[in-house]
Amino acid sequence: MNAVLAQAVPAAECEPVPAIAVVLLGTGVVGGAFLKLLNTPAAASLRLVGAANSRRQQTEPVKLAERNLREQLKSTGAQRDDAALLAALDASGAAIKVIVDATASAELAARHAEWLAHGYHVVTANKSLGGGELPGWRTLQAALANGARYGDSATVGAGLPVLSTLRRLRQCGDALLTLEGVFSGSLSYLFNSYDGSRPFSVLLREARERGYTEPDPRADLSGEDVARKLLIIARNAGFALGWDEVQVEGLVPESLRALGTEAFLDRLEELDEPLAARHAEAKARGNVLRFLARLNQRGRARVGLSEVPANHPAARLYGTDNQFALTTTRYHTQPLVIQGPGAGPEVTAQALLGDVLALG
Ligand SMILES: NC(=O)C1=CN([C@@H]2O[C@H](COP(=O)(O)OP(=O)(O)OC[C@H]3O[C@@H](n4cnc5c(N)ncnc54)[C@H](O)[C@@H]3O)[C@@H](O)[C@H]2O)C=CC1
Ligand SMILES: N[C@@H](CC=O)C(=O)O
Repeated sequence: MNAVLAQAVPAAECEPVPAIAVVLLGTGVVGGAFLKLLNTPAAASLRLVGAANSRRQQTEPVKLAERNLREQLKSTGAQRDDAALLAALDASGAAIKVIVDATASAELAARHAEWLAHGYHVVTANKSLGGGELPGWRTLQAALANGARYGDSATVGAGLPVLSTLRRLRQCGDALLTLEGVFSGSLSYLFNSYDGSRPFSVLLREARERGYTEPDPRADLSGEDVARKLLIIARNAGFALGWDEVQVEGLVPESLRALGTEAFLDRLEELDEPLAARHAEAKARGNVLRFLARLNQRGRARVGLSEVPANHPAARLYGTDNQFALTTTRYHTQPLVIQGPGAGPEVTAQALLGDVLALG
């Protein structure tokens, strides 16, 4: 009788209750790197109880444990359904239940506040809520009052310690006065590498292959992704800025704006001529091009391409380096500068893992 009962209990129910149960949304470049990290000793206290891409999801423990889960999800698994993923989190029995959003979906980001209000922690690389319309940000702040936590380190600098530093300064009574720098890893890579010898479109394809760009690179080139990061930092510093308060000068010509992503990717060469001309003009004046973000003391924000002299701090960046120069009431003679690689699957996935572990 006992033997029959033991056989009837599914294997998952016999597993010890994990300290932290995780559902992963998005198994693309960043989500794929996060799945790899889950197989390392650093993630021993975590159990993946669900994973999804835009069309399919998996909650079966045996399938979730497969090394090729990301590839499997492309053709197998149940249809996308948030309710089944939340049920898997609840069934885990874990005290800490986390939804990791590694998508760029505005639709999913709009659900973050609701999940937080229901007690699920949210860890996100998706900037659409924190860096979206102001009412969304306010809803998020209200949901956080219920005790669940929002891990957003990956949304700025791909996990460089920008938001954590800012929060620590504010806790000590310091206040952000101005902010300036290079907030895009892909645009940094492009303008640090571009010297006119290889077409801009070739470098852009390279940046995309390396996992630096957004799913649609126009989100980078248009300045939208940089504006989102600026808004996230500014709002965390107490500036209640709206989208319409950021002046954005993008690099996507009118003729390429309305296309689908694939059609746009087929026409990247159309970016080459205008950028070659701007590069040549800057060079003739002894300057270089950098995509800068700025927030001044009056809360005026701008992102766009600027010419800077060779001795400007932003002119001395390498690879995907981001640079955040924070002037505060206490760092006022010289800014506090945070600099380092600001895009790429591995560093971003690590930021997600770090935020999940911080919940333990
Ligand atoms: N690539 C990088 O260096 C960094 C990326 N990020 C952010 O990480 C996010 C993901 O970027 P990538 O991995 O490069 O994009 P990606 O395009 O490679 O992957 C996106 C994934 O999200 C999935 N997805 C879309 N809608 C979904 C939905 N409703 N439910 C479940 N899954 C859904 C897609 O199927 C895909 O698996 C973006 O928000 C990006 O801004 C943040 C910091 C750095
Ligand atoms: N596409 C983004 C990735 C990180 O947020 C960038 O280029 O910075």
